[in-house]
Amino acid sequence: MRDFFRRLYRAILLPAFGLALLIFTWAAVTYQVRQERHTAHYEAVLHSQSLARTLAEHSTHLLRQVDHATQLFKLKYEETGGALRLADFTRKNGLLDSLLPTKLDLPLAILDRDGRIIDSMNGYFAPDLRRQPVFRNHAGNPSDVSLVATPVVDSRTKKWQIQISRRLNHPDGSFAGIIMVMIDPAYFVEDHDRLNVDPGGAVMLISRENGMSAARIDDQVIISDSIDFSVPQPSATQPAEEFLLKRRFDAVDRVYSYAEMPRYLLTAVVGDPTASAMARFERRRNIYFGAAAVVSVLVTLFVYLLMRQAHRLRHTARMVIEAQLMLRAAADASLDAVYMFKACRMRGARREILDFTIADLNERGAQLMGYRRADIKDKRLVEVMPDLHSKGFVEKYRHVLESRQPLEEEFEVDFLPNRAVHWLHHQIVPITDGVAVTVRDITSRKETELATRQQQAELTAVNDASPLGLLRADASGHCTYVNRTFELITGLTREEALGDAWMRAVHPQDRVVLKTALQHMAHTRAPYQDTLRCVHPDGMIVWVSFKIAAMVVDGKVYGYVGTVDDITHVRKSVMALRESESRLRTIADTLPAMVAYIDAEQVYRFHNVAYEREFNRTGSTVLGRSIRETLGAQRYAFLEPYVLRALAGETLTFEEDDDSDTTERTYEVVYIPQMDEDGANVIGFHVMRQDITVQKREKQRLLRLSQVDALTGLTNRAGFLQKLHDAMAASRTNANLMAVMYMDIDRFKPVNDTFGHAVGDALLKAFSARLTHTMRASDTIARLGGDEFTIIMERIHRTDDAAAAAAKIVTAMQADFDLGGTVVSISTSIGLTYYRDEDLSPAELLNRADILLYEAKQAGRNTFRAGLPAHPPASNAA
Ligand SMILES: Nc1nc2c(ncn2[C@@H]2O[C@H](COP(=O)(O)OP(=O)(O)OP(=O)(O)O)[C@@H](O)[C@H]2O)c(=O)[nH]1
Repeated sequence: MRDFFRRLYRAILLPAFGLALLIFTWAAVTYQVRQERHTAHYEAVLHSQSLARTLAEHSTHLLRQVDHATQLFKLKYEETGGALRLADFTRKNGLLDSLLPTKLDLPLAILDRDGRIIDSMNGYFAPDLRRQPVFRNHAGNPSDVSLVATPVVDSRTKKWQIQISRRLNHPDGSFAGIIMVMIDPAYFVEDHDRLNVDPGGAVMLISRENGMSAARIDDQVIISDSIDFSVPQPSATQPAEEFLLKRRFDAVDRVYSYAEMPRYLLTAVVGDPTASAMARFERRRNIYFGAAAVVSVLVTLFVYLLMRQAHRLRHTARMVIEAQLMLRAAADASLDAVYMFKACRMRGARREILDFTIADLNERGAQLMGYRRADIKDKRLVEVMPDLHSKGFVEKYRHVLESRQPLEEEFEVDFLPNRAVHWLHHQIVPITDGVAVTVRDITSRKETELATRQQQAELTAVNDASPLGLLRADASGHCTYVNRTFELITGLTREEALGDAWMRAVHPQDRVVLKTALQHMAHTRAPYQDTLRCVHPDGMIVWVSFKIAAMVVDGKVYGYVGTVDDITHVRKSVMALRESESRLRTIADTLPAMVAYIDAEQVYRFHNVAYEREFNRTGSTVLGRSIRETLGAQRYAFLEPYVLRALAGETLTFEEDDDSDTTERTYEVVYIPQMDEDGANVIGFHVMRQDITVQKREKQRLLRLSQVDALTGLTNRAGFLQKLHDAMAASRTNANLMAVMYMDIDRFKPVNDTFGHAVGDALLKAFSARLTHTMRASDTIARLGGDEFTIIMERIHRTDDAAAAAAKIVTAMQADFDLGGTVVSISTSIGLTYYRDEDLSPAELLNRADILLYEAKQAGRNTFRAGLPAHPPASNAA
């Protein structure tokens, strides 16, 4: 609300002021015009009055002359005893000419004592003049006075006349008659030229007696008896001499004035045309109004310009305030501490600066001093931070203020609130009677700079200590820096190497190649590497590995960095190594076995010719490819456990069957891990691969031979024990139930004894065959020796299945055996036992079956005993 009124006040102040000024101007002008109109009118009245007086004087003079003429006539008439006549009196150069101009030709008449006209001239006189009061007055009054008679209207001319008469006496003094002169009042007004009346002006003579008037306006004479006028009473606004027509007799407006002629009851009136009388005033009024109009326009323009200017000023002020607010915000948001210090001066002529007052500061500035802004604003520095005095800062402010030279410097302080050492950067700028100080805490930057310098020093040391020669060049390729090692490798001093001179160190044959390569690199910006020869001043050749790369920032090359590595010794070693490797390769290639080396990433790094022959059958190369890539997923799945064991450091040998070809082949593979120089880590392994297909087949054949019973073709004891061992292991692993039968032919000895050993052998064969037919193919049937047989039944579901098989064997063997015409009848006894996940050796299990066999024998033979023996053997019974 208050803001609204303040805006309203601002908005209407200037227009109101302008309006007031205009009103005042126009009021003043109007008032002045009114005053001037009065004055002009008054002056016009005075002018008219002056003319009226002149008219009155002139008319009075003429009438008086006429009066004198009557008097003169009277004298002469009475001297002549009444003989004087008008002709004599009016003759040229006569008496009348001495008084009145001849041209007037005034009507004259002499009346006798009876009122009869005895002489007249220049006009008509009514015959009955004796009845007029004038006549009677003269007749009755012997005194010599002239009478001015009531104006008489001539009945013929309709003009009115002023009648002046005088008594004529006889010598004895008796009444002899009268002399009468008639004067046309028009005569007075006709002579108005003397008055110098303005054109259109009116000159009038009015009778106060009967209101008759004679007026002249320019060349026109107007006789009237109807002029209605009044003479105003004197007042403040109306001049006393003004004569007001109640009704105008023409269209011209005039300022009238009058002069009385009391002797003759006439009033002389002169009217000046208002237009001419007030012309000067009109001009002045126009000037006033014109000036007022101009002033109004100027005031309006001025107010408009002022309002515009005020608007601009307000706008500017608003912008200034906004700018101030922005500056304040910027100062508050600034990372710098900002202060405005105003000088506190000593009283007196010299006005020395004693201290500074904190005129303004931002929050960061207050924070830096350890206060809140409001607490220290307008305080003196000596109160807020006395250290500024003691440490010479106030002196600096004073110097900047007096010298008007800004000061900028970095320094270290320890008097800030936290008492820690700070690096500050301050800038002191002189302002009006004070200084503006900007302070930035550059501690971290200083620390960074220090760290950078340390790093640079460290880098320089590292460069110099580096085994690599270092070279730095600017964007145009000119060398700007080489390190100590570079000097040693190339044999050039740093000064000799700078610019393009370092190229001198390169062998002439390599120099051409190098220059071309560097030019190419400047375009491609790709790092360049090559092996070069450097030639020392004494002719010594040094082999170096030279690498150089461009330093690119924002896509622009601003320099190059190169390294020079002395590889002379390495090169010699490499050459020696290459020779050694060549020898080894020759040896390896002559070996029939396949030899390869695979690194820790399982990638082939070396192989001999035999290996290449084996694996390059498809035409693809092996080197650089992984085992999985080379052998395929299936073979890799088989090899992976061995590979991992080898990479874990184990030397191992295993057989690998390869059925990828038409014939199945077996290889003996040896993996030998390769340790690193420290012997701590496996960095790969060697592969020795040899085809052992022939040996393997021979071995299998021999093995088979050693495990077969020659008489029956069944598995012999060794084979049985091996199989029992394997079956028990599988049973333990898979938790399968298995059974073992131990059987013996009942009373076999009598057969041998009765029919001979050959029939005994035939019976053993027939028994074996019947046994084979009775059992499943997966069961292992073995002859331990003599008439003892064993059977291993793996993966049986129930014990009853095995018992059923035993019963089936017992039954099967009860049938006669026809042995080439010899019929033999025997039976068999069986001990049957089971096994599943027991801590038992094959011998103990077999012994358990043997005991059960014994029990079956004991039970009368031709039967079987199953389960656990009634009398278990001792643990070491096997
Ligand atoms: N024909 C032949 N006889 C053999 C062979 N090996 C051992 N014998 C004989 O087989 C007989 C085995 O007899 P035993 O098992 O001890 O006695 P048995 O007569 O079968 O009596 P019980 O087993 O108690 O019923 C012995 O007389 C041996 O000489 C062989 O390879 N061929």
